[in-house]
Amino acid sequence: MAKITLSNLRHSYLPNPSSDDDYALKEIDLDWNDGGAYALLGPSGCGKSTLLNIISGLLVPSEGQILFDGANVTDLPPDQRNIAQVFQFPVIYDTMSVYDNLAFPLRNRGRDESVVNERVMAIAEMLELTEMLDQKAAGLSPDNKQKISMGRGLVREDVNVVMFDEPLTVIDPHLKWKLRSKLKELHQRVKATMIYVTHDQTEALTFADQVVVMQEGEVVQIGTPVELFDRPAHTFVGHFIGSPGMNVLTCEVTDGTAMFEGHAVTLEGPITGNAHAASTGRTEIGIRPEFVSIGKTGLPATVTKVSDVGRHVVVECHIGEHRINAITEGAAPAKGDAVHLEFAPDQTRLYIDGWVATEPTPALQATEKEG
Ligand SMILES: Nc1ncnc2c1ncn2[C@@H]1O[C@H](COP(=O)(O)OP(=O)(O)OP(=O)(O)O)[C@@H](O)[C@H]1O
Repeated sequence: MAKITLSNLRHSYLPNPSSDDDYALKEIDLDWNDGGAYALLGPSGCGKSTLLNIISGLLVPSEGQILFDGANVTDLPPDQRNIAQVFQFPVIYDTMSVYDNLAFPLRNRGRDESVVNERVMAIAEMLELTEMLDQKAAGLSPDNKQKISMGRGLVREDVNVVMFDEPLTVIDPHLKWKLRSKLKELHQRVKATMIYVTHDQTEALTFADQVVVMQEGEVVQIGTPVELFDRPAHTFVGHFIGSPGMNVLTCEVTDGTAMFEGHAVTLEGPITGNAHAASTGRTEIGIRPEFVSIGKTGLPATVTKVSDVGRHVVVECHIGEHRINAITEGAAPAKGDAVHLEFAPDQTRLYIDGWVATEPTPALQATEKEG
């Protein structure tokens, strides 16, 4: 296994790129630590496959370098990078038995049959394939075929990284959760560096210790699932992660105070972006629905929709044109009710041009906890 470094990476599919918009990957500087479980999360078209193909060597980046344990591999072809890849669709040999499929990557490299047997049996046990080792792969269900594909990716001990590219696409919804937790367990047992590419936040948050969130060719935040939820660095992260996502409300900033629909809103702490940016940039308040409460005081709003989603109720309200979601576990109001909304101050942030621009005040956080 290896530490993988992406340094000053940029990639354009155009022959003569001129502006930032011409780049599928803008500026990427990233370290993937040895043995880490990473997810690369972002919507379709944000550049995930481009990044994966650059790491595997299928694409040479327009600018920058890829280093494996400090050694420059930018110009090495895929077969010299020692990488295992699991794709959306199972890549297996239908006419071979499950055992021979799993053994293939090891036999291909001339490993001893005793080593082959030991590794195949261990991986089959982890993936619950032991019972079907003698069967031909052809007759198996799509999820079992994809498990073989995963097994082929994991069977070698000497790969630099195992990359999963949307591996659960072909899996039935009711089996997805099972394979998701299986992969997490596998990482804990195998301890290989793994990169899991997906546009699905549940898959990313279940699998990864660190999630790399991408938008329009840029990495907007890297963090643990908890960090991404607790403190989104960008409105995109707040909106993309969470169900429903963070409320993002256009506001004005006057003399360091955020004004929303004529009301002063208490923020988590002072504005750190410079005053000029606050006066000229796009200013928005970010507050997650979990921290909006419905009470007798606060911003007057009208309830426009109430959705009982099981564990809690999502109450959609409007203040003028602004839609605000609140999550409540107690009695919910009804559609059409006039209510008041309160934002938990320690969870209310200002964003300037998309980026978080407040820093928490320790005193406020302590008061909130005591209160
Ligand atoms: N071979 C190509 N030639 C030209 N443009 C490309 C090529 N491949 C990707 N792109 C463009 O580069 C950008 C990033 O695409 P990429 O496939 O890396 O995103 P993605 O996040 O993997 O999306 P998806 O999940 O849909 O595959 C997109 O604007 C896409 O249209």
